Amino acid sequence: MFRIVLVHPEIPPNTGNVIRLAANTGCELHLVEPLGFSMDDKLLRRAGLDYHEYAPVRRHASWEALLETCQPDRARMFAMTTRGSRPFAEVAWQPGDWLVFGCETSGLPPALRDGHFPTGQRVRLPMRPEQRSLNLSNAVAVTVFEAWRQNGYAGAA
Ligand SMILES: C[S@@+](CC[C@H](N)C(=O)[O-])C[C@H]1O[C@@H](n2cnc3c(N)ncnc32)[C@H](O)[C@@H]1O
Repeated sequence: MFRIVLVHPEIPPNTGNVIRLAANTGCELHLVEPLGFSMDDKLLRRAGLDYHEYAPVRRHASWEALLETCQPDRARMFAMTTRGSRPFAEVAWQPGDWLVFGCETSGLPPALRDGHFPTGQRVRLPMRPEQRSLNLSNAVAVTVFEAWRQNGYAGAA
């Protein structure tokens, strides 16, 4: 089981897709406020709310609140960022790892990315040259499936 963290997500269908992905893959989902939508949003419900009961979704008032509440192993937290230098397939992902994603328009706040994650924990998905970024929910899906693949798809039917 992996932990997905979305920091300040803005677009309801992306978060809805991630709720559904979390349910399908057995991940825990953490949302760091402020969110760009209400959890009652129709688009969010359409994309993912049916899966809510199966995917634990925890909300945190801030990044600091998440750290305080969850007391994560900081060595196993990874910032997923287009500015990362470590290729994602080179990380030996472990159950319980924290996969931290930024918001759709601006990514992870630079102070959080650079202040809380050593270089080796800033991870990048490969892209063709000149491309800016992947869609948030696609980036989450690709990362979770690589991590899960490395762990033998534990828990899959
Ligand atoms: C739409 S992107 C954000 C775009 C933003 N302008 C940036 O450059 O970070 C939303 C999130 O998806 C993840 N993401 C997208 N493409 C990525 C990549 N190539 N490598 C790692 N993470 C990526 C990151 O967590 C990013 O914060």
